[in-house]
This record gives sequence, C-alpha cells and structure tokens, in this order.
Amino acid sequence: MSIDETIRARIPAELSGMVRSATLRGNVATLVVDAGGLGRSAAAQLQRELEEAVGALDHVSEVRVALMADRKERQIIAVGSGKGGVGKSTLTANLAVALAGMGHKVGVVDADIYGPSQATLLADTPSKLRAEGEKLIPHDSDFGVKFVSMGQLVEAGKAIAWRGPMVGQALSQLMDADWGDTDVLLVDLPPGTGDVQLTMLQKFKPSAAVVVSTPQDLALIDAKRALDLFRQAQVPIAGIVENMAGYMCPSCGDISDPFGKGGAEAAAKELGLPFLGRVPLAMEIRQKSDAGTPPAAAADSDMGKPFIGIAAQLHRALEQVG
Ligand SMILES: Nc1ncnc2c1ncn2[C@@H]1O[C@H](COP(=O)(O)OP(=O)(O)OP(=O)(O)O)[C@@H](O)[C@H]1O
Repeated sequence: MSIDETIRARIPAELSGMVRSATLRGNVATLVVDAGGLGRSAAAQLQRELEEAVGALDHVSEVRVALMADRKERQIIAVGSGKGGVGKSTLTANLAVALAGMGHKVGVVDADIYGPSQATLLADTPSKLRAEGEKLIPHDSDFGVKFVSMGQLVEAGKAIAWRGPMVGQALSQLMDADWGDTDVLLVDLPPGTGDVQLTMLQKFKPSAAVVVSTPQDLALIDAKRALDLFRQAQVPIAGIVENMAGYMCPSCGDISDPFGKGGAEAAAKELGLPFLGRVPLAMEIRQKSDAGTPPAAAADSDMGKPFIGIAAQLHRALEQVG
C-alpha cells in the first residue's frame, strides 16, 4: 500500500469522496478537500474529523487540511441584437478572447441556429461534437476559449426546419456541455426574440446581457426590442455596444459614418443603461474575423483595443453582478 493509500485508508468512508488528494511529505500529511456546499461549522467539523483520523497514523506528526470553498458560480452572459448582421458574433468571439486574456476561463455557446459562425471566428476545423456520457465536450480554440455551436449539432442548411422544442433541446445540450472550470459563458444568441431567446431566459437565466447595435435608427429600434425582452426577464443589462461606427478609408484615411454615429450611445443614455464602447467599421476586422484570427488576440493592435476596452468594462460589470 502506498503512503497516500495508507492515509486514504484512515479516512472514514463517508468522507473519502470529498478528499481530492492526500499526500505525505516527511511527517506532514496534506489533504485537499472539496467543501463546496458546506456551511462554516460543517466544514470545521469535517476538518477536525480528518485531522483526527489521519493524525492517528504513526508516521504523521502534522495534518494540514485545505478546504476548497464553493467554486464561484459560472456567469452566463447573453450577447443579443435586435437584427442580424450587426456584428454580434464578431463581438462575442472577441470579448471571449479578451476576457480569457484577463484571466477568465471562457466558453462560448454559439446559439445562432440560423447562422452559426463561431467555428470560423475561432478558427476551428469543422467537426462534430464528441460526447462523454450525457455531456458534449466543447472544442478548444487556439485562443484559450472553449466553444460549442449549433452548427456542430445540425447539418448545414437543415437548421431552418427546426421547430421550437428542438431548438430548446439543442440549446440545453450546448449549455449543459462539460464546461469544466469555465467561469464565464458567453452566449451568441440569434438575432431577434425567438425560441432560442425564450429557452435561454426560461432555463438558463443569464447573469447579464450585452446588446449590440449599429448606430442607425432602424437597428436601434430593433435593439430596443431585444433590450425589452431582457428587462422583462429581469436580466441585468451590462450595456450596449455600438458596432460599425466610423469607417476609415484604407486609401485616403478619411473617416466617414455610413451608418451614422453615436446613436447607440445616445440610446443607452436615454434608456439609462451603460454604454460599453464603440467598434469601428474596418476592413481589417472583417478580414481577421474571416481568417479566424480575432483582432482581440493582438491586444495592442488598433483593432484589438476597442474589444479589449469593452471586455474590461464587462469584466467590471461581472464583478458587480457576480
Ligand atoms: N466592426 C466591423 N468592421 C467590419 N466588419 C465587421 C465588423 N463587425 C462585423 N463585421 C462583419 O460583418 C459581418 C456580420 O458580422 P457578424 O456575423 O458578427 O454579425 P451577426 O450580428 O452575428 O450576424 P448574424 O445575424 O448573421 O449572426 C461579418 O462578415 C463580419 O466580419
């Protein structure tokens, strides 16, 4: 019997499931124990029992018990927009990469059933999701971000025929995948306020929502509808992002505003919501996104900075809601 097994053999059977590791260095036994869900006095009692049991071994003069407290609950951030094509998926991928750079363990759920794009944005080679037991295993991207996608569950072109309950089931499978120690899960929602959004709100209440809009009035009207849905479901709005603002002509350097400017910031002010920042309309963002190299992965690049600024604000908002 190894020394670790000898220690384990001393631990009462009903407690042994909580002991993650047991080691002996010299005469000091160290136990790492999962005390998640235990109150303070139950945890103290557990510690005493373990110290007593293991301390009774001949060659042990000291027992150190490290109680791991509850793991912080995973925070779900819904990224939504009122209409399609405003850059929600681009923002989600870049926020994920930027938050990972800030030390978060980040996962992305691509719930955009009608246009899954995270696999392209995060440079994954297309393949189906693997399952272990009941759980899907998320793919690892090169950017320290795990992800799953509706596109990996359904053959391209068939998703459009899905009915509400199937959509809800698929979303649940993705949300319940084996996320391990992921602490932030960003959900790239389809545009609008359909079945996916409703399932999301009913079954997996997000800790916060981010709404993306382009600056023009029409997009903002739709964005307000998306905001309304989150508000009705009492999901705190972390803020609004304005995407595709300020186009810099690559040849002459002139800045123009094809979709207007400042509309999302004004709307945020009018609605009393935080404005998280503005991302310019830039060819480089489109090219890098298509190539699976999210601009946020190059933290000091001009195109990475806006995303990193927004992620920093989101990080602060998470600390408040979490
Ligand atoms: N700031 C930007 N500058 C240039 N191109 C951008 C920018 N943001 C997004 N795009 C491009 O616009 C297109 C739509 O972006 P994206 O897929 O992120 O939008 P979406 O809101 O998720 O769309 P969908 O409704 O189809 O899911 C993509 O080709 C993307 O590369």
